[in-house]
Order: sequence, then C-alpha cells, then structure tokens
Amino acid sequence: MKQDLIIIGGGVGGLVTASVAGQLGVKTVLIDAGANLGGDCLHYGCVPSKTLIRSAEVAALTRRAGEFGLQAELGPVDLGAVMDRVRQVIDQIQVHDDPDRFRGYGVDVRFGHARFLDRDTVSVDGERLQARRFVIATGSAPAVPPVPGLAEAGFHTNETIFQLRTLPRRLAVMGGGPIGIELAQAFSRLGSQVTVVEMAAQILPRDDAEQAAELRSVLDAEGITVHTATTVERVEQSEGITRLACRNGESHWTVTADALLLAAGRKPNLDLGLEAAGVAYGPRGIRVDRRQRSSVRHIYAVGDCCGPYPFTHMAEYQAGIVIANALFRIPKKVDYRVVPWVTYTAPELATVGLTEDEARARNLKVEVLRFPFREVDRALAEGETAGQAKLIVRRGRLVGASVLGPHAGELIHEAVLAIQARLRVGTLAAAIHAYPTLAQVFRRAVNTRYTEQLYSDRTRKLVAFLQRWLPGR
Ligand SMILES: Cc1cc2nc3c(=O)[nH]c(=O)nc-3n(C[C@H](O)[C@H](O)[C@H](O)COP(=O)(O)OP(=O)(O)OC[C@H]3O[C@@H](n4cnc5c(N)ncnc54)[C@H](O)[C@@H]3O)c2cc1C
Ligand SMILES: NC(=O)c1ccc[n+]([C@@H]2O[C@H](COP(=O)([O-])OP(=O)(O)OC[C@H]3O[C@@H](n4cnc5c(N)ncnc54)[C@H](O)[C@@H]3O)[C@@H](O)[C@H]2O)c1
Repeated sequence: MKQDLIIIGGGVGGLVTASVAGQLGVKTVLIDAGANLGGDCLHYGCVPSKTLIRSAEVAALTRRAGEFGLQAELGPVDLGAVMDRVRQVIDQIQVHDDPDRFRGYGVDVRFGHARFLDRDTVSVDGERLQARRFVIATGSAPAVPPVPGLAEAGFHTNETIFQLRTLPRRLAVMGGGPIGIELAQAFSRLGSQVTVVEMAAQILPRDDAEQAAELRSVLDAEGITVHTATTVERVEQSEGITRLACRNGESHWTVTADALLLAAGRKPNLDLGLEAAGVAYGPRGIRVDRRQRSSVRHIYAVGDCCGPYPFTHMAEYQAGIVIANALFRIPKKVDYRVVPWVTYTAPELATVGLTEDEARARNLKVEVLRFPFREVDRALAEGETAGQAKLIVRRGRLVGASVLGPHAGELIHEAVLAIQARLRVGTLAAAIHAYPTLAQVFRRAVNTRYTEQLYSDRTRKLVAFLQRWLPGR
C-alpha cells in the first residue's frame, strides 16, 4: 500500500514534519535509525550541552560568591552527578518526542535504518515501503579530519562526551567552533585544564571577528588556553595520555591531555542509498532548491543533511517550507536574510544578518554602532559587564547585529525583528525600553548615532536661539 509521505529521520526536522502531516490526516510513516526519537539536538547536542553549561555556570558563580558579598565554597566536582542531571533533563524532554505521541497523531513510527531502493521505495529491515513523497531528515555526524594517528589514538565527540563520569584533569579540544568553545568553557569551569586548538585565524569563524576576539580574551582570563591558526599534525596516545603535535608557522609544540574532544565540524548523514533514488548530493549534503526539493522533485530534504545552517531552529524552519510545498502545494521558498544563531558561552555570543566583515566584503557602505555592557546599569547590577552590542546599519536600517554579553541569545531577537521588519534604527531608539534591563543596550547603541549630531555646535546654537528669541509661555 502506497503511503502519502515517508519521513526518514526523527530529529527535529523529521518530527516537525511528521507531527503536522499526521495531524492533517496525511498517511505518514516516520523512520528513525536510533533507539528513540529526538535526534542529535535532544540526545547529543543542544539539550545535553546547554544543561552541562548550566552546571558549569553555577560552579563559576559559586567561585565568584565573594564578589556578591556572599560566602560559598565549591567542593570537588562530581561529574557523574552533573551528567545525571543532564540525563534527567533529556528524559523530561524525551516525553514530547515519545513515539506513542506521534502514533496518536496517526503517524506510523518505525525504528530501523532506511535505504532507498528506487525513487519511490525504501527498505527498513528488509521491509519495502512506498510513498508518493519523501522527506529526508537524517541529520549530521561528527567529521573526523584526516590527521595522522587521530583514529588510532581515540577521542570523544558530542556522541560520547556526555557519558563521561569523571572529569578529565586535562582536556584538549580540536576545533574552536560552537561545539568546541561551548564545551571547552563548560569543562574548564567544572575544573578541567582545557586547551583548544583551532586551525582558523579566530575562534567561531562564522561570527564577527571583533566579538570573537573579545570572547577569546574572556576565555583566556578564565584560564583556557586557545591556539588559533594552528594545525594538529599528528596525534599519539600512550598509557592513557594523548599528545597533539601542533604547528603554527615555524613554531611546533605538543599539547598533552587526558582526554581529547573532537569538534572539528560535521558531515551530513547520507548513507541511505541516495544513488538508487537519483538524489544529487555533494560534500555539504543533499542539494536542494529554495523549496527544499532535491534533484528528484518528490523527495525533499531538511536540516543538517542539506544545510546550509546546521541549527535546530533552521531544521524546524525548513520543515515549515516542506509542509507548505509538499502538503499544501504552496510554493513557499526559504529566505535566509535573517538567520540568528547563538553560542552559549559566558558571555553569550549572538549573531544575525551581516557581520561587519561581510558587509565590507560586499562593498556595502555601512555604519557600525557599538555599546558596551559595562555602561548598562543592569549589567553592572548583575556583575556581567563583558562584551558589547554591535549594530551594522545601512541607509538608516539595521542589516546585522552581534551581541556579546549576558543573555545575548535572548536580546538578539529585538534585532531579528528589526531586520525582518526592515525597521529604521530610529524606531529602535524611539521605543521605550524598561529600566533597568539589558535590552537597553540596543537603544543606547543606536543613540550613539545621534549623540554627535545632537550636541554639535550647530544644534547648540539653534537651541540657544530658541531659548532667547521664542516666547517662553
Ligand atoms: C553538541 C551540539 C550542540 C548543539 N547545540 C545547538 C544549539 O544550541 N542550538 C541549535 O540550534 N543547534 C545546536 N546544535 C545543532 C542541532 O543539534 C542540529 O542542527 C539539529 O539536531 C539538526 O536536526 P535534524 O533534524 O536535521 O537532524 P538530527 O537531529 O541529527 O536527526 C536526524 C535523525 O535521523 C536519523 N537517521 C539518520 N540516518 C537515518 C537513516 N538512514 N534511516 C533512518 N533514520 C536515520 C538519526 O537517527 C537521527 O535521529 C548542536 C549540535 C551539537 C552536536
Ligand atoms: N549554540 C549553537 O547553536 C550550537 C552549538 C554547537 C553546535 N552547533 C551546530 O553544530 C555545528 C557543528 O559544530 P562544530 O563546532 O563541530 O562545527 P563547526 O564547523 O562550526 O566548527 C568546527 C571548527 O573546527 C575547526 N577545525 C576543523 N578541522 C580542524 C582541525 N583539523 N584542527 C583544528 N581545528 C579544526 C574549524 O576551523 C571550525 O572552526 C555548528 O556549525 C553549529 O551549527 C550549534
């Protein structure tokens, strides 16, 4: 019996599609290769990492208690207990992704590795299933760079690191992207001595260079060693000790660690017989058009398996595009003009729209407005003054923003909305912002644009004239 829709992959991209399709009465099969639904985000990604980060934050605050006029002492960190809390939070969220919940929507949930046999048929554990349409949502896995000795030495990835029960005394992290940097700070705050090796010239290469450099200086001050523009030439392991032979130009040195976390990027999960279906793909994943259709028009793809933004909210966004196209036949297309993302370090780094470098690379004439958190009263009250808001303005409108600071991931959404709605920055400045909030940073950044004009000689002369010559009452 032919299905209306077969969804391969039960992470966020597949689940959003399945829940809508099922509730609309579309005859849907959802197949996942794992033991549970929820995908990377729930089991090995966002949820465990953010939960671990929270424990690390509590540890860091406890150490700083004296700054707040309090006394507290952090005892030895029991990583097992911290990871138990990580497990509990996963279990709480897992309830939303219970297969029975989806079965209740009318979705036929199967567990097994799906493979295409042809463009209309997949097999799961030897059973053949056919459908009129397919959605591939198979996600991504850690990429393993071809560094000599790496595979033999062994390493942790995001799939194993949350199973650790004892804190490594020294942790080396290969890769200074979001995974590497978030977990480097978390482990450092919990008590590991952490060294990050990043091959690009800056950490978080997708983010604004100035903000990333400032974040790096915060990490330095916390005692994390960060090597940028550094290549790992070889990895060796003996008697439980891992050694990374590093090189930067003519300098060579060795990083020694008790555990190695590999966070050097992702590769899309494409082992599902795409050739048999004639679905085109490249190293970055399945090729899709702006309606998320693959080279075979009735086969769609969403999320990390096709990119270009490997984030949970983007898998969800793309699922919405597929729902419109595949279920409602509305030719909706993706719009990547306003894509936010957040790196959950302390301070957080949140970005949307163009960075300063991107704007300049496109020869756009832009103004850059900045405002530091050390001048925001609420940040002083919180004792969280590192960082700044940086706004990129073109022809009076916001085209990009990056916020490095406390709760930047929440704050960035004011900029998201402003860019989405093509608001003039004057509107941001005119909007009343409650006092004392961190959100004032936006208004204050925009106000810097007017300060010079407002207190110029010309304006002062005008005001003096008005005071003298216009009737007072
Ligand atoms: C450590 C870490 C932290 C992260 N933190 C964040 C964050 O804070 N915010 C954020 O937005 N993003 C974050 N991400 C990224 C986020 O997890 C991914 O972008 C998101 O999970 C992608 O969803 P997806 O549906 O495309 O794939 P996934 O969630 O990976 O789901 C894919 C599913 O497909 C299944 N599958 C694969 N192949 C087959 C097959 N052949 N047959 C059947 N099933 C198959 C898998 O079992 C899996 O369940 C993080 C990632 C990591 C690794
Ligand atoms: N807060 C978040 O939203 C969040 C958190 C974690 C992960 N994620 C998502 O997961 C994706 C994967 O994260 P990631 O950090 O693994 O990947 P990434 O591709 O973003 O970063 C990997 C980093 O490793 C570096 N690298 C690659 N090979 C290397 C080598 N041999 N030696 C040293 N450095 C090397 C790269 O230059 C890059 O900076 C991210 O792109 C992001 O979209 C998001």
